[in-house]
Amino acid sequence: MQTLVIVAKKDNPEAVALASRIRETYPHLTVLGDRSLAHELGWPRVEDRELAARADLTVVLGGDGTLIYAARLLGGRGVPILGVNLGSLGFMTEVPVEELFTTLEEVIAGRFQVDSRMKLTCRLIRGGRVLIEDEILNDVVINKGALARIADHETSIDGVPITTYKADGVILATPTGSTAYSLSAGGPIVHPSVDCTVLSPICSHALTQRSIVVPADRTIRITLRSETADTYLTLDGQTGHGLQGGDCIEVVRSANRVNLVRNPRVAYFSILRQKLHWGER
Ligand SMILES: NC(=O)c1ccc[n+]([C@@H]2O[C@H](COP(=O)([O-])OP(=O)(O)OC[C@H]3O[C@@H](n4cnc5c(N)ncnc54)[C@H](O)[C@@H]3O)[C@@H](O)[C@H]2O)c1
Ligand SMILES: Nc1ncnc2c1ncn2[C@@H]1O[C@H](COP(=O)(O)OP(=O)(O)OP(=O)(O)O)[C@@H](O)[C@H]1O
Repeated sequence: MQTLVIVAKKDNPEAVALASRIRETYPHLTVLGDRSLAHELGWPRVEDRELAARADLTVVLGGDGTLIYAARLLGGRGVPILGVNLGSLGFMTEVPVEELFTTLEEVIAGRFQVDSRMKLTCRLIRGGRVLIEDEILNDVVINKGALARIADHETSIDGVPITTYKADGVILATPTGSTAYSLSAGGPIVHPSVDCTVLSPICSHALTQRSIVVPADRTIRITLRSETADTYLTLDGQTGHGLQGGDCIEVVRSANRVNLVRNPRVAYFSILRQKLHWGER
């Protein structure tokens, strides 16, 4: 391991201080920071693309949002990501701050396992042209603005019509994202070792239209059938795009995955028990 890239939660002094300590502790490693961290600490500024190309390990100091940001920033190489929780929930940032340095020692020595998480590739197709193509760790959300009318979402799997959701929107979640927005919309919790896509309508007009779990190798297409001026596509809660009637959102499993460094002291279900307040065993 030569190059460690730190992505720190923006405007968070604890994250900045920890990043600085990491660099002091490992002088034999090249330690680089994301754009805002490098600016904060006066480290050399390295372009995102170069960070993505050089990283052997990424350390995320922040919450789930920072981890999603890091996964998007570092793209497709599957570089291990060690998530240290400075946020409120920490579903994906498994390592508490107190265990940061003991865990880093193990990881730098090569003694670690990763949890390989599926990603989705999402395309926004308008008039037969791909306007946007992006990779997703959590979810693809089609949603309406506050005053927009309920929309028709014509949905197919591998070209076979499923239904037209008359709903506020539709969420397409990965197993990782199943515990985020999709769960709030009534979707199932999917263990991250299962590869699938969860299709969840948001406030569907028809009460019988529930979440569907779709095998990961299928292509899901949703075409907006209403002329809505106020409907949006949100990717991982990070980027938003305005949608028009006739737009098609296509989702398939990505060839790339996100490799999260596992905290050997924490099991997936213990995270759920704690974060979802299920009580003791
Ligand atoms: N009503 C809702 O539940 C709702 C609404 C909008 C967005 N979201 C979620 O927020 C995500 C983006 O997260 P953010 O932190 O950048 O935005 P944010 O700061 O608005 O956080 C939303 C919350 O979702 C949690 N979260 C994020 N990913 C999660 C996951 N995989 N499992 C469990 N909880 C998770 C975060 O810890 C945070 O508490 C989106 O992908 C979407 O799923 C949820
Ligand atoms: N280094 C960064 N550069 C740019 N944007 C960032 C950076 N770190 C975090 N963000 C953005 O800030 C948002 C908030 O971060 P994050 O979700 O980690 O904090 P939090 O809300 O305290 O934690 P949690 O999501 O666990 O509640 C993220 O959605 C992300 O888009």
